[in-house]
Amino acid sequence: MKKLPLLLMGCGGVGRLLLHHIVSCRPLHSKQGLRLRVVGVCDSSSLVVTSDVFSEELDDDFLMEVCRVKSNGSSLLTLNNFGACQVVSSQEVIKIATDIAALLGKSTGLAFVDCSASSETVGMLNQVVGLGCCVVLANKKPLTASLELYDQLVSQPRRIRHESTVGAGLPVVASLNRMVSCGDPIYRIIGSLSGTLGYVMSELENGKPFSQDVNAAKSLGYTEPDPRDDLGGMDVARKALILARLLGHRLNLENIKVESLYPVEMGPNMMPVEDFLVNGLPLLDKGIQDRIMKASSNGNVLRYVCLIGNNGCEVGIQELAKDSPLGRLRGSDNLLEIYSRCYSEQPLVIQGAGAGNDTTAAGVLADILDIQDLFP
Ligand SMILES: NC(=O)C1=CN([C@@H]2O[C@H](COP(=O)(O)OP(=O)(O)OC[C@H]3O[C@@H](n4cnc5c(N)ncnc54)[C@H](OP(=O)(O)O)[C@@H]3O)[C@@H](O)[C@H]2O)C=CC1
Ligand SMILES: N[C@@H](CC=O)C(=O)O
Repeated sequence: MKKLPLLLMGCGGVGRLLLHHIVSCRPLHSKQGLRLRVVGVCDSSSLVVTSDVFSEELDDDFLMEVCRVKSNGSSLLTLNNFGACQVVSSQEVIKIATDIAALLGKSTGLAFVDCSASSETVGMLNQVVGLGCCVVLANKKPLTASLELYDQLVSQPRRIRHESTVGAGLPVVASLNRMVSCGDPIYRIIGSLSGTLGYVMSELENGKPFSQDVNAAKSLGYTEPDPRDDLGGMDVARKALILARLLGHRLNLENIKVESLYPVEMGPNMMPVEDFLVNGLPLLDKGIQDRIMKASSNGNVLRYVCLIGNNGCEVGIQELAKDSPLGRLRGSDNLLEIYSRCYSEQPLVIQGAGAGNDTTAAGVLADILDIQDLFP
């Protein structure tokens, strides 16, 4: 039986679903001669790790307990007395995790799976890549830091997978990589890359107020932990940057033109997220509704569109015909039209659910399985 040790960073909506998928796929993986061995899980303040990372794993009952504790909103520190594992708190997490990477990276192999939404993981990920580990990301932030950090992170391209960073479980990154590596130059991508904004726009067309739609998108697991990341366009800008860098464009986030749906006074530095959700959002209802009605009076709809071309990237609201491919999108679906030499008249089109914990976690799991040949 081939064993794939992994350490999970982030145990929110996506991380927990990943643990559930790992446990429920045991019979399937066992038929394939494979065992995913979860050696550690961390949240924002702590790490639980098996007592012997070489040969042991956090067992499935423990993993389900981790999920229960985290869905109750508690810290992993509360698992101190549950089974034979070590629980370490914030100051030690980075040191212990990198020690594990140094022990396992070049012996049994180790996959670092980042399902956090933090920009703080990039330093550790770069370090562990240097120690021979693989990296699988749902988190977009490590790939959208400075070009220097990006180059370091992708310096071992076979050892990094990040399909779920764009389009959740959709095969976007894999398709682009295939086209790039066979020399089919991609000159334009146009698409709707936000499950949250897609859902919000189509619910607005059904007459529901903006504030209610954003809260619903949050409960459905579509939004970022702070939905202003979605509403301000930064989440789409990050996806655009990830794709643009894959195509070889040497861009940073600051080079992307981004339209925000909320004013600066409601930004993260001005009000806490809870305040924004309760008091800020309803103030935006009328303005957005007016824009929707104006578009509708022209027979059009509004979509938050991402454009990547040889001259740069931009993301923002566009008024589009109702019966255009983007205009027909409903719910959390994403759609990308990719134009290249081989797909010049008719684009390659990828469409489907672009957000949600289940599909995102499935994409992460598929990425982990995709690197199994790198493990002894
Ligand atoms: N939901 C979706 O549809 C999609 C999500 N993604 C990406 O997946 C990631 C996770 O999303 P989601 O599960 O919804 O987010 P959540 O906010 O539900 O979970 C984030 C988790 O990360 C933990 N965390 C925060 N900082 C750190 C850190 N420095 N080290 C380790 N863990 C940390 C949090 O800890 P604590 O519990 O202590 O707060 C929490 O457990 C995000 O990057 C998101 O962009 C990508 C595609 C689609
Ligand atoms: N918040 C994101 C989740 C996936 O990346 C979205 O709404 O698309």
